[in-house]
Amino acid sequence: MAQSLEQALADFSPGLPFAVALSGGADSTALLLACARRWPGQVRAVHIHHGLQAAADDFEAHGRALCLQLGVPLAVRRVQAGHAPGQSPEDAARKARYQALAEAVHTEWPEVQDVALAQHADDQVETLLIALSRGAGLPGLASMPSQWQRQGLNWHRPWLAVPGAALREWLQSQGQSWVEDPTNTDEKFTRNRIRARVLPALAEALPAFRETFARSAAHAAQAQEVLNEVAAEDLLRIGVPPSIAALQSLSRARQALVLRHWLRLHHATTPSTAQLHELLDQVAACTTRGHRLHLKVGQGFVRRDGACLSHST
Ligand SMILES: Nc1ncnc2c1ncn2[C@@H]1O[C@H](COP(=O)(O)OP(=O)(O)OP(=O)(O)O)[C@@H](O)[C@H]1O
Repeated sequence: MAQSLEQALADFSPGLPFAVALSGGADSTALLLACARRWPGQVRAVHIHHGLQAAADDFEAHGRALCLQLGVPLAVRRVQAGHAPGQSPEDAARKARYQALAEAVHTEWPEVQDVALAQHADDQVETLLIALSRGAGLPGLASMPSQWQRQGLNWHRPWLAVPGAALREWLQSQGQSWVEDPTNTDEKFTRNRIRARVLPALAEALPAFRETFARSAAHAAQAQEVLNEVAAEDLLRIGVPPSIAALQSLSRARQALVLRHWLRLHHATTPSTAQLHELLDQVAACTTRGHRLHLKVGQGFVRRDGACLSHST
């Protein structure tokens, strides 16, 4: 069942006081308004101004006016995110935003340990469909968690089961305005094409798609947790750097799992599917002492180093 805003709020129990990440769009405006009413005096807001778009000043002005009206303390941070080669400007902006949100909370209100973000059920479906469109594995299909810990903070997404339209209807019923992001209608972005074209078609063909898709994402997330545990145990078994003989004693699927885990955890890199297949073929072919192995994997290279694999950039 899609949740109403009231149900979602009743299920949400952050540690108090807590902070709301306020972009100034409809979803986070609704979150701040609803939370400030439910927990008077216990809510803080953080707004990240990124000079990415001309509308950035409008978002900040809306955030300041809203916080003044609600008596909510507001911290504003400016972020100018450059993006690395191969990284999209949106990804770079998102990373920089989470970093700046955490930094602002830690310095402004050291007593705050909880932060709420306003992604909703439609955002979750879009995230799942984007993952599918990219051929993602389970970590991508798991989509967005409703709660997690990072940077010494507990992050929450209380609106994750609430349809976006319900938040806008509620804001309108309260006479509360918000800022419309002008890039939201730009169909050059996959997410916007999904929102404009796919979600209306899904609503017609599969009316319960928000709940059923969310259930699939939750199944994927649970399975991924188990896989993470298996990968961690297997990495202990094969060692760091990984022993080739120990790797060969595992099934090919587990070799793939543990090699991804090793590369991500120890070398902050992710192999493509083709690179991983090639690496697995080469590991299987390491049956003689003289067999060489040297492959491009993610941002670096994996080589054979005696009885082990090694990674270099
Ligand atoms: N500039 C920002 N400053 C603070 N928080 C932000 C900012 N941008 C996004 N967020 C937080 O991250 C969530 C997800 O961001 P995203 O860009 O997907 O949404 P959005 O369309 O800006 O959402 P919303 O309509 O509330 O603002 C937002 O709901 C908000 O809680």
